[in-house]
Amino acid sequence: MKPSIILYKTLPENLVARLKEKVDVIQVNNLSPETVQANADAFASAAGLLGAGGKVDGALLTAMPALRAASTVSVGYDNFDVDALTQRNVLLMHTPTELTETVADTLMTLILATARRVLEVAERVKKGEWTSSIGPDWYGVDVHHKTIGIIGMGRIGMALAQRAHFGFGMPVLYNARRHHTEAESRFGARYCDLDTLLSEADFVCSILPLTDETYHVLNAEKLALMKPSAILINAGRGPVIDEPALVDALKSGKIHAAGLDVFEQEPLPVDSPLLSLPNVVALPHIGSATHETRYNMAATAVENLLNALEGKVEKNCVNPAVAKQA
Ligand SMILES: NC(=O)C1=CN([C@@H]2O[C@H](COP(=O)(O)OP(=O)(O)OC[C@H]3O[C@@H](n4cnc5c(N)ncnc54)[C@H](O)[C@@H]3O)[C@@H](O)[C@H]2O)C=CC1
Ligand SMILES: O=C(O)C(=O)CO
Repeated sequence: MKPSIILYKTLPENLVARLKEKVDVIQVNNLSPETVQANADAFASAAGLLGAGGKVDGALLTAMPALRAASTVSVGYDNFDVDALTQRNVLLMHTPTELTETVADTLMTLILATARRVLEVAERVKKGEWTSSIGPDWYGVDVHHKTIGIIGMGRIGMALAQRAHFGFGMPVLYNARRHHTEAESRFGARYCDLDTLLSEADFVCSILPLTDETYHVLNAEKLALMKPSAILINAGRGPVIDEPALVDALKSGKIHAAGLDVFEQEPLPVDSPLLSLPNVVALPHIGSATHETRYNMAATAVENLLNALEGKVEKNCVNPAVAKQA
C-alpha cells in the first residue's frame, strides 16, 4: 500500500501526477483546525505534508501521529515549530536554492521603485497631471553609487549585493550572524554592527529570516539611527520590523521612504496606515512570485517530500539530525 500525504496547496497537474506515482494524495484547502477536524482520519494516517503558508505546530502534529516528513514550498520556515518536528522525528524540507535570484530582483525593484517614486509619478501621468515639463516635485533620488546596507547576508543577500555592486556601483555594508569572506572579496562588502549599518546606509535592506532574535529587531530606537534621507526595504519577514514604529518614522520624516514586500499581518489589512503614505511601496509578498520560480519551487518541494519519505535527504533538509537517527 502506498503511503498517503496531505497536500494543502494547489500544484500544477503534472506535479500532482508525479506525487501520485509514489503516494496517495489527499488535497485540502488549508491547515486550519476546521479542515483538520473535517479530514481527521486522513490527517491521522498521513506520512507526508506538502504546501506553503500554514502553521505547523504541536497541535497539528498531535493530529498527525503517522507524519514522517513535511515539505514547504518556500525557503522560510518560521511557520513551523522545528523543535516539535524534530522531537517527533519528522523531517522538514524546504526550497533554499530556486528562488534566490528572483527575490533579489524583487529587492532591486523595491529599491528602484521607492527611490524614483515610480508608483506615484505613474499614477500622476494616468490622472492627466503631466501637462508640461516636469519639475522637482516629480524627482526622485539616485540609486547608483549610493551605499546599500544588507541585513542578512545569506543566499538572497549575496544575490542582492551582486546586483548592487556590479550593476549600480554601490558600496555594500552588511550585517549577519557571521563574517562573509566571499561577500567581502567579491563585492568589497564591509561587515558592520547593526547600528553602524543603519546610520551609514542610504538603502537599508532587510532579508532576515524571522526568529526569536530577529522579531522587531528594527524597532523605533533602531529606525531612529537611520538618516532622514535613507530608504528602508524589507523582503524578509514582516515582524522583523515594528510596523507602528515604521509608520511613525515615515510620517514624521525620520526616514525618507519604505519598500515592503512583507508585513506583520498578511494579507495587509486595507486600513493599514502604511497604505495611506505616499512614500510607501507595498507589494503583496511577491518576492519569489514569477511563473518560472514558483514552478521550480513546487517541483523541488515535491521531490523533497518523495526523497524524505524514502529516507534520502542529502539536501534541502532543515533538521537533518532526524534523518541520521532513522
Ligand atoms: N519576500 C519573499 O517572498 C521571500 C522572503 N524570504 C525570506 O528571506 C529569508 C532569507 O532567505 P535566504 O537568504 O535564502 O536565507 P539564508 O539562511 O541564506 O540567509 C539568512 C541570513 O540572515 C542572517 N541572520 C539570521 N539571523 C540573524 C540575526 N539575528 N542577525 C543578523 N543576521 C542574521 C544569517 O546570518 C544569514 O546571513 C528567508 O528566511 C525568508 O524569511 C525568502 C524568500 C522569498
Ligand atoms: O520562500 C519564502 O520564504 C517566501 O517567503 C515565499 O517565496
